[in-house]
Parts: sequence; structure tokens; C-alpha cells
Amino acid sequence: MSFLTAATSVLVSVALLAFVAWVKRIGLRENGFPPGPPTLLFLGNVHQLPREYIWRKFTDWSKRYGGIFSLKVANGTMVVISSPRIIRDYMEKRRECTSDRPAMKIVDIVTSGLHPALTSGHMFKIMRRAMQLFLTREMCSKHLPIQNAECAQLLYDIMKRPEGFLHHVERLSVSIILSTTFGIRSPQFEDSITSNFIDVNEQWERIVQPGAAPPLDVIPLLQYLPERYWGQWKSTCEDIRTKQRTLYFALRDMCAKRMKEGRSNGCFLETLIERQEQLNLDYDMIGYLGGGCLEGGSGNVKYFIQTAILLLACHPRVQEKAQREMDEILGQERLPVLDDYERLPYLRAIIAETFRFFTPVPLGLPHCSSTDEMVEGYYVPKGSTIMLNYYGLYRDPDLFDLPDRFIPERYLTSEFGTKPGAETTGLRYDLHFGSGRRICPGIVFAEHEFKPAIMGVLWAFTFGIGNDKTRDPDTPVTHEDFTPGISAGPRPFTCHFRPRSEKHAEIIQAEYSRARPVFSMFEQELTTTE
Ligand code: HEM
Repeated sequence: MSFLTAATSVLVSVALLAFVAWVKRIGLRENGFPPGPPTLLFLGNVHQLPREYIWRKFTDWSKRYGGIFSLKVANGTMVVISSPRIIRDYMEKRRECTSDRPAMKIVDIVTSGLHPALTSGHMFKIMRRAMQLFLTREMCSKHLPIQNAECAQLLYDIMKRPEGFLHHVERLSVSIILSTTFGIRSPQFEDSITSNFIDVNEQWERIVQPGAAPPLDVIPLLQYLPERYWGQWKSTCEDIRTKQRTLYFALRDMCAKRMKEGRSNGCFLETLIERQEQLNLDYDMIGYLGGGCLEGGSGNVKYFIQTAILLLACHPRVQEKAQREMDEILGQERLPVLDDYERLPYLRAIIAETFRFFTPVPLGLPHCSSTDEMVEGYYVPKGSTIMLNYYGLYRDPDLFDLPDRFIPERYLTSEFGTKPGAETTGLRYDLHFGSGRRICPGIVFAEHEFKPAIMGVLWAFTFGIGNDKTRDPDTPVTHEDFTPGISAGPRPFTCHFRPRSEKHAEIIQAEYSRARPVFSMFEQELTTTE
């Protein structure tokens, strides 16, 4: 045997041994990683991850393994954080190494990497900069007239067709972001733009749920698997891609046409089209920036307002107390406006408690670590997926008394609603909106929408779910009232609404009439498209 052949066979054997050793470790938790449930070879913890209510499972695990624990997903690592202090220390203080999103093959297949909430690196910086132009506090004050006008329509719609209240809230949330982003509103839930958007968005949210498509990020070869073996996922992706592009790009083109014809109405896409070169955008990015805002700005606000209605309907004493506060401080002669919010401490407590009780994004959106880091004495490798368990954090009995009960009063006695002596480091009023560089850019915009909407509904109506004997009087609302996905809100429920008096009904009618001129500049295309 020549020297060269011997050296080659030694090298091959060493490589083979290393490969076998590597294979034998797939799925197993490495030493020094945050603790977590026992793993299986190859699978890691995949077999223990439920498809539904995954945030509840994470909360059970956080009770057993602590404020930071890890899971193995085949060869990948997922770190779940349920402690506000650790979120602050890792996600906020080391934000430059936690601001990426994990690579998701499905997202790339559908959007070609153009989705502003799911990009990383350079693309993230470009898109985030552009988005911020639209969502500064100053810009948000310019969006207020249309937000107020849409809230007036919400109350009018509930008064006229109370049984459709869930759709009325959904219309409100889509219409506001549609007007401010693309310059066109949605007067009715059944409008074609709204129903197209809701349809494609539901499909989109379903396909990115774990298990809806093969795990391409873990085993890339699965992309060649004939689709009949996995629920037609390829055609579903193609269908979503076509529908997203058709809708977002048509809305963008409509906006460009309006500008060309001198009919601008000040929407976000006008700014992007005008400053396209300076912002380093191409035409498709502009469409997806609008689409990303539409997605981010509609679903969560809708879920939050619907959650508040559900909780207030199931807790009539809280509802009455809030109405008494409004009557005493504001009187009954006019609708409350955003500026009234700071004068209403009990109402503020209701909003804070609604977020604590159930936030629309119970696990936030996943982040990805871009460097190896030590966190709480544990090793978190580069490339780990980081999930922030807001649901578990806000149900932690070490922080909150009776965490499964809806008790707004807890926010009257302590800034963050915590029990005496609890460790509050890292808690902040907007923690449910995310952390670090990826924190939701739409906080102010969202507040300008849900505060007047919830104040308005409370001011205008007495509402309730009737006498439902199946509900426990102390905890009438449980996790089963909510949808089980990554982004979640109330399952459909019945609620009865009655204007609080004739006078209230007259004011609702008058406010709706006053709102109509504000709508007109966002209705330019409606006669031709509807
Ligand atoms: C109650 C309402 C809302 C809630 C609870 C909410 C919550 C969140 C959360 C938890 C994230 C992930 C943050 C992270 O990764 O750490 C997020 C991201 C995002 N939200 Fe919101 N959001 C709301 C309203 C809005 C509105 C009104 C808009 C737009 C006008 C918006 C646009 C976005 C966008 C574009 C992202 C992605 C940001 C990025 O990846 O850089 N959201 N939101």
C-alpha cells in the first residue's frame, strides 16, 4: 500500500467515525445547553410538540425547567424564554445578536424573501427603515381622523346588526390599515378586497403552522417529496404566492395610478413610491411592504378588540364599573376620544389586564441568534430559534395572584399588576409587542385603534353572553375560548348588544354621519372595483 493510499484510508476512517459520532448525536441535547425535556435520537423533542396550544405546553415546561429551557428539533436548537428579566438581559441588552428571524424555506417559497416581518440581515434593515416612516408617533397622529371615523362606523354597524359584531371588528381592523397603507378603505366586510385578503391570509397563516408542510428546514431533501404524500403543500404554496402577489401588487399599482392622476391621499405607499430609490427599494418590495403592514396591522388588533369584548361580556361587573367611571368623568353626551384614555384609570387597567390575560401573539414571532452566547450560565449556539413565551410569563403564579382570573383591579394597586414582593425586573407595559430590534413597529398605531374602539363599545352598549351555565363564575373564560394557533383570538362566540339609552343611539348615529366625509378620499376606486 502506498503512503498516499494509507493516508487516504486513515482520513476516510476518521471522517466516517466523526460522521457516525455526529449522526449519533442528532436530536440529543448537548452539555451546557439550557435544560429541557428528555430528547430522542434523531427526533429530539419533535414528538412532544403539540400541534395546538403549543404555548400551554411551553408554559408547563417552563414551570418544570425554569425561565429559559431548550428543545431539540432534530439537529436544531430552540430556546424558550418565559422570564421578563431574561428577555431584558438577552433580547434587549444583546439585541444586535438576537434580531434575525430563523430561515424558513416555506416563507421563501411563497414570498421570495420579501416578507418584511420575516426577513433578516440587510433586507431587514432596508424594510424596517421604510416601515418606520409610516409608523412614527407624528405619522400616527395623521392617521387619527380615519381611525376615529372607522370606530364610529364600528359602533353604528354593531347597533344596526349586532349579531355580526365579530365581522364588524374585523372590517374595522382591515379597513384602517388598508386606507392608511394603500389609500383604499373597506366599507363592508363582504367587499372583494377584504374577502380576498382574509382568504389568502388565513391560508398563509395555516401553511406556516408546524406540520402543515414537510419540515424542509430540518430535512431540505423533503422538498423533492411528491406532494401527494403531504397534503398538496406545493400547490397550496403556489396558490398563496399567486394570490398574495395579485392582491398586494394590484393595490400598489392602484396607488401609483392615483398619484399619476393627481389624486394622492397621503397613504404609506405613496411615500414609498416617491422615495423608492432613496430607500433602496424595488417595486416588488414596495408591494410586500404594504402587504406586511396589512397582515401585521389587521389580525392582532382584531383579535385584541374581540378578546376585550369577550372578557367584558363575561364579566358584567367589570363592564358596569368601567361605564360608571366614564359617566362620572366624561358624562354621557359625547363619544369618548383617544385623549380621554389617560383620564380613565379603570379603563386603562382593563386594557392592561386584557393583554395579560390573553395576548394575540402568545409566543411572539421567532427570533434567531446570530452569535454563540452564554445566557444565564447556559450555552446558546448561533442559529438557535428563540421563542418568547408571553402567555406563560403572564400566567406565572410567582408574579400574579390568581393568574387565570380576569381582575383589572390588580393594575390599580401595582404598575404591572404583579403581586406584592414579586420580581418585576424586565416587565414593561408593551412587552406583549415583542422585544429587541424586532419589537412591533405598530404599537402606537395599534393603540390609536383599539383604545377608541374598546372605549366606544363600552360607552355605547350594554353587552353580554346571556346566562351560560356551562361557564365557571370565577373563570368564565378559559384557553378553550381561544383559537389554538401561533396568532390567536377568541373562537366565534355569541354576544348580545343593546345601546345604553336612546340618547346613546342618537349620538352613535350622529357620529357615523359626521364620519362620512372623512371616508370619501379613501373611496376613490370603490365605485369601479366593487
Ligand atoms: C394589538 C396589536 C398588536 C400586537 C399585539 C402586535 C404584536 C406583535 C409582536 C409580538 C410582534 C413580534 C415582535 C418580535 O419579533 O419580537 C410584532 C411584529 C410586527 N408587527 Fe405587530 N402587533 C400589533 C399591531 C400591529 C400593527 C397595527 C402593525 C402595523 C401597522 C403591526 C406591524 C408589525 C410588523 C410589520 C411586525 C414585524 C416587525 C419585524 O419583524 O421587524 N403590528 N407585532
